[in-house]
Amino acid sequence: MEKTSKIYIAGHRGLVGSAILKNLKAKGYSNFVTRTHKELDLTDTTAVATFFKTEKPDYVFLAAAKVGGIVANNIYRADFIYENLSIQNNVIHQSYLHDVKKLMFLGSTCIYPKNCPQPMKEDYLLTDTLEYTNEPYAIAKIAGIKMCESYNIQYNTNFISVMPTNLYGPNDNFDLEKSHVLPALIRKTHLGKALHNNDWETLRKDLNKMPIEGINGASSELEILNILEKYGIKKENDSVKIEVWGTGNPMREFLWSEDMADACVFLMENRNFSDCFDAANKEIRNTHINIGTGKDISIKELATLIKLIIGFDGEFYFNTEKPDGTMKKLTDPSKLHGLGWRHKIELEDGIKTVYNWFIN
Ligand SMILES: NC(=O)C1=CN([C@@H]2O[C@H](COP(=O)(O)OP(=O)(O)OC[C@H]3O[C@@H](n4cnc5c(N)ncnc54)[C@H](OP(=O)(O)O)[C@@H]3O)[C@@H](O)[C@H]2O)C=CC1
Ligand SMILES: C[C@H]1O[C@H](OP(=O)(O)OP(=O)(O)OC[C@H]2O[C@@H](n3cnc4c(=O)[nH]c(N)nc43)[C@H](O)[C@@H]2O)[C@@H](O)[C@@H](O)C1=O
Repeated sequence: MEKTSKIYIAGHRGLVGSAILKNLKAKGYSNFVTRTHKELDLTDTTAVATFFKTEKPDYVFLAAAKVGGIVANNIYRADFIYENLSIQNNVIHQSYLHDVKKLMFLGSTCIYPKNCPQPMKEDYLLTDTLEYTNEPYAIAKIAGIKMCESYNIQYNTNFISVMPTNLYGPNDNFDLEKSHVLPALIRKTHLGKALHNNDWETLRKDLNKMPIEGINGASSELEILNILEKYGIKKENDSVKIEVWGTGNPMREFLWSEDMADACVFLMENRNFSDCFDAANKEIRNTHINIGTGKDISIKELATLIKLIIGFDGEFYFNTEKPDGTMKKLTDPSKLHGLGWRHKIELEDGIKTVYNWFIN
């Protein structure tokens, strides 16, 4: 990529897209095209075609997607498969039609089988059954990888795919129902601490600033207590208890979003689809690259770490009516390490930074 190349970042306000934009700016890139969801609905084929015809970007980071935690994926199954397939079909196909020099497709490690050997190598794709809770989302992501590979093979395009582990950082979604575990536990623990301290001002500020769907803020103490109880945050005998979904036993790997963005820019600068060609191999597949740290932690340990960082004096309880999902999904990042990139931010530092961002 030249510093003046025209770069389209789809999803530039999201967790990853915003970090990619920041990273590119810091590296001296200056020519960006961006559209919010409201300005350009990427599921609208005609609108996406017009956009590419008008803007003709040189490079594309496809970081726009319908994204959510385990429960959102499980409930809104149709939306997750329909919207993600539509977004990626439109953006990848128009990138081919308008001679985009390189595109990066962002998938997810949920593409790997539920009971995948650990750590998960790129070659384990499509070797067994997927995890049920996010099967529709995973199928869309697998289609994205195969679409990039197929266009590269048939049309000689240069579309590369990356499979990030669970991500967290500034601009994450902190919704208590639809978000991923790390932002959800940060917000719940923050609210639990405020409840423990009878800090109604902090509780009111949080619930009014980030209203929960269907609830138009909260003013009286009773209203606040009712909302908190709905999300499993309650006071019993002077002690505050916070709900953690599932058994707390699943293991998850977390990567700081700005490290993720750095890896994306690194690969966009240094990796081409042609690197995957091997004269002896007539079947080109599994050309995607895992992005992770190679380290994981149980949800129980994660909750304890967040409790220590935030300084919460209460307890967690485990609601086993909620799904655990995959019990372990640790990436094998050796392919990425072999190319010369490693993550920098460790989990404890990342949680401290994002908590600071969240309260400010
Ligand atoms: N977060 C995570 O833990 C993980 C994320 N990923 C993948 O990384 C990528 C980025 O995820 P993340 O940053 O977390 O997601 P976010 O939800 O934070 O951001 C998604 C972005 O997509 C845009 N968007 C969504 N739907 C549409 C649409 N129909 N038309 C136009 N824009 C749309 C949103 O636009 P607007 O801001 O205008 O609403 C938003 O900017 C996704 O592909 C996701 O699947 C993979 C693994 C883990
Ligand atoms: C990134 C990845 O994210 C999704 O998969 P997931 O890793 O299972 O997502 P999660 O972060 O929501 O949960 C991780 C674990 O944590 C537990 N858990 C406890 N308490 C809360 C809680 O309060 N909220 C949430 N969300 N989870 C909780 C939860 O029960 C689960 O055991 C995919 O659907 C897909 O989108 C994808 O690719």
